[in-house]
Amino acid sequence: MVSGASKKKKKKAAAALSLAGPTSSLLKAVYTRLANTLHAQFGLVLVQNKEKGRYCRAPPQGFEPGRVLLEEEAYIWGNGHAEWCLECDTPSHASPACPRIRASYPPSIVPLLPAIENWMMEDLERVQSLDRARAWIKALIRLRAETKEGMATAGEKEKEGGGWLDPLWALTACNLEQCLQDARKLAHKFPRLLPSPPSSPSSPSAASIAVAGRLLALLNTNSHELEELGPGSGLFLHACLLEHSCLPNCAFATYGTKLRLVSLTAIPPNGSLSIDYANLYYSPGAKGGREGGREGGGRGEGGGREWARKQGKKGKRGWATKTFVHVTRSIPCSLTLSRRATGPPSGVLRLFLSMRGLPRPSARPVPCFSLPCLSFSTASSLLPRLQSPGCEGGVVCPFGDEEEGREGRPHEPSVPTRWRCLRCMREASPTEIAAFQAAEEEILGAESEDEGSDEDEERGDRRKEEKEEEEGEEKGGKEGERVDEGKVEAVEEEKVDSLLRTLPLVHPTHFAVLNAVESTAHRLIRDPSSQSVRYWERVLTIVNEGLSDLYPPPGGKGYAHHPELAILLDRVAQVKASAGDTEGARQCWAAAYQCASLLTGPNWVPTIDLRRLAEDPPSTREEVLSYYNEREKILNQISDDMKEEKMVGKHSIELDWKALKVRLGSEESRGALETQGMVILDNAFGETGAKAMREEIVFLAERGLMTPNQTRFGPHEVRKPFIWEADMHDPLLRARVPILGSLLEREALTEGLTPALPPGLGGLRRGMKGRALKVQRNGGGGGSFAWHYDNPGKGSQRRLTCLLYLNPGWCQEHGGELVLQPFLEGSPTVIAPLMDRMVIFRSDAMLHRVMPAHHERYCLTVWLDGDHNVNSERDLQLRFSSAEAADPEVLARKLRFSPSQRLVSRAVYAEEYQKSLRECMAGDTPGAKEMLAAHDDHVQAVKQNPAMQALVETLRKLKKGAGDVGMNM
Ligand SMILES: O=C(O)CCC(=O)C(=O)O
Ligand SMILES: [Fe+2]
Repeated sequence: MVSGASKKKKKKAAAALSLAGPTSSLLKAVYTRLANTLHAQFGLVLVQNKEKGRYCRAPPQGFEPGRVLLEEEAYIWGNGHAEWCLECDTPSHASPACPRIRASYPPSIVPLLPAIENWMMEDLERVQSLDRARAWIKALIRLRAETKEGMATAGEKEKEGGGWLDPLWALTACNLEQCLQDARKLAHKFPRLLPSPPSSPSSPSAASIAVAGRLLALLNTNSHELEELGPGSGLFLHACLLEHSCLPNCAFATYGTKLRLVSLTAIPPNGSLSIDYANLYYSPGAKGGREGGREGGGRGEGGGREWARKQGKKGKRGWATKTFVHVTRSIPCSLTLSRRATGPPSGVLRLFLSMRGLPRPSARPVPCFSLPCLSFSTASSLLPRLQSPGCEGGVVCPFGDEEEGREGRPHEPSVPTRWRCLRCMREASPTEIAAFQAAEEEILGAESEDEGSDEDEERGDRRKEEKEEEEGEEKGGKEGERVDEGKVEAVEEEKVDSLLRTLPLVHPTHFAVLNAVESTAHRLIRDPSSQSVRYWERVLTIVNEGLSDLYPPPGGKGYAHHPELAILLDRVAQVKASAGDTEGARQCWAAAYQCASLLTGPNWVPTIDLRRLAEDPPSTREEVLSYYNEREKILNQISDDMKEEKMVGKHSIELDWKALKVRLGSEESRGALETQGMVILDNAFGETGAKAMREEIVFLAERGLMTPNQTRFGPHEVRKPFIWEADMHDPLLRARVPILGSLLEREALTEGLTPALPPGLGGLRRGMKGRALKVQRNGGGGGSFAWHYDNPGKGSQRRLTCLLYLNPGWCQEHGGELVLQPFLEGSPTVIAPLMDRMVIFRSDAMLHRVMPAHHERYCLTVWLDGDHNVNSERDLQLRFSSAEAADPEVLARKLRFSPSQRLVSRAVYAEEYQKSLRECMAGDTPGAKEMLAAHDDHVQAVKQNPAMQALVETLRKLKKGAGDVGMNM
């Protein structure tokens, strides 16, 4: 029996929590919880800034590109499959028939669900799709339940860390007023969907209507598109806290109801994380106006969602867009230099650009053709000048804006009012700008002329075609149309190219050109011919060139570091396979996989799918259609495989240890180790064994069981970009990959190599404690290791390093060679990381590095400890007699196999170390500066000592062929 007084109290508490909006203490608690989770789970920092509002920033160590920064499940989602249940998203039953729905939804509502959804989409201004209607319905059901519960347990809720609705209060909600109107209509039409007092269930209070309106507004403002859900959309509590940028440093990948955030560029220490809400990656928007305006100082909603969809999102591989961007006005975003580049005089700008490694052309580049003293009146009067450009090769781009800093919206995309050549720095005159814009208009006009005036409708058609293409829903009567389409294309390409010739006021990578070629390519998608392949290749080239300027390919090779490239490569692969070019298709899928895996990590279902396509590509149009038709099933299968841990016991093979042992301990190995300091053994385990080991590493990578490399460098903890590792000392890990596990568990390597050790080195330590096994995946993208010793000194007992490479089909373009530099000894030995190749050398006396890899690369490293005498006092000092000192050749011979070389190698090979460190930490990767500084400090410290300095100078003269590429193996 509840007393009247306590009833009243609880009622009041519930009102404060759920209906009248959050109390300030609740809000504070919610923020703190979000910030704590972000920090504890992902190492991200939530900032509340008066000017910028709320945003997320990197920790003090920053992030390297291609890093998975965050992964989370949708807090609430809505699917777009009309016939499927809104809670289980399965085709087996519709919502009203679902036992789960019947158990938890109000009985008066269940049968009405389809009608409510339809009504919402048709009659409510702010509900524009099924998934949004469904997400809102779900939220309202929770609101009802929670309001009821809240009345009984408000106090407890606060203690426990809050109710389901609470975190939502921390999110921005735009267009509240319109959403409130929709909520009012809903309260009138379906009152039972909203919480209301038990006494009058069909008259929801104003407070509950306000909350319902707010829920819709925040769903609209914060949701991300979820492609596999129909497409649907989801609200991600943490991911939605990121700010917008037209040149974002992060991108999303989604799969099912999961989202992953990855860094597109190196993110400086404490740098803020941004995404492009509109996902306009390359185009400043339709008809030259970027429709990226936002309302309410935060995020808009509504039209942009549909607009984004009409861009042909369907069929893309789960890279999310924010789904809301409201089209408030046509705003051409400068999509170019940092806003900070605005304003300063050109000298300062030049310095700024050079410091930042810019210039970076935008999506709207025009060639620089001008001479400073010209005045122009029309575009045509510019043309003669084009033949002798005043600034050869210069590219003029829009940058900055005058509207910047509009009150309360300092970071909003805005109108670029200034254009500047990134080469000669000259700023374009208003007349020139008008001419550029007229040329843009003309090309965009050329593109849309044939499409009829309703561009949106056309886009919708294109999307439909694409859908049919990719889902194999071919209808009759297509053959005849195809011929017509072919005609249209030919005219169009000609038109665009001739415009480019006669009106070369835009650059060939300008988005207007892309739009034109892309629309042609889209229309040809059903025509599996070499002609459509050619169009798609042209699209690929333009996008890659444009994006490569903004997101340079990691390691400088291949495709831009951007999700759009993975999507595009996948599409080009489909077109190629359909046209019968199986090998071309395979290469595109392989490139798509490479690109995607750098951005999602390998353990992401759609990325694994790309790998499988590359390994076993469909080879006819029918196969392509049926594959993509079945794609949902295939992805589910991959996902199930991942859950089921299929690898355990998959291979019951035993590695052939016996044969290997004999080869390891042979006279030949012993001789090679003694005289050359290294052993190279090809076909170490044989084809079956090597293949099985490779599969196990792939398994580890795909399950997310490998972690980003972590390297201690003096006082610094740094990460080598693109390198993932797993330490096999973990018995649980070994149990999942038993063959790899046996490399650590078995004594064979230790026993085999003991007789190969040069005299005086003692033996090897037996047992697992005397060994370590590191599994390494290099994602490509330029991942490398700088010069180093595996045993850098005291504390390490490592005697021998055994590397095993598992890269079938390696070729020179893949890079990633191991380079060994016997101290002072001629030029280094370059070793290709071939499948089943084993390389053995002394951990404490072999300077080595790994060249940047441009292709995925797998390597196992086994370190074998010595049984005694590793890093003895003598090894850690430099001692030589005066006779030795007098004869540098003698000195060199002495140091050649001596671990003492480690004391001076950094100073002797100073430049090589520095260069390799730069390569390894690619550009401005966090920690790079510190590593380089620590290296310089070390070299300086050695030079402080006059005796050492003299020795170093002598040795530097002795080193031969430094930096050369020597013997190739
Ligand atoms: O990846 C390789 O080839 C060697 C890696 C290496 O040198 C190391 O992990 O210490
Ligand atoms: Fe190493």
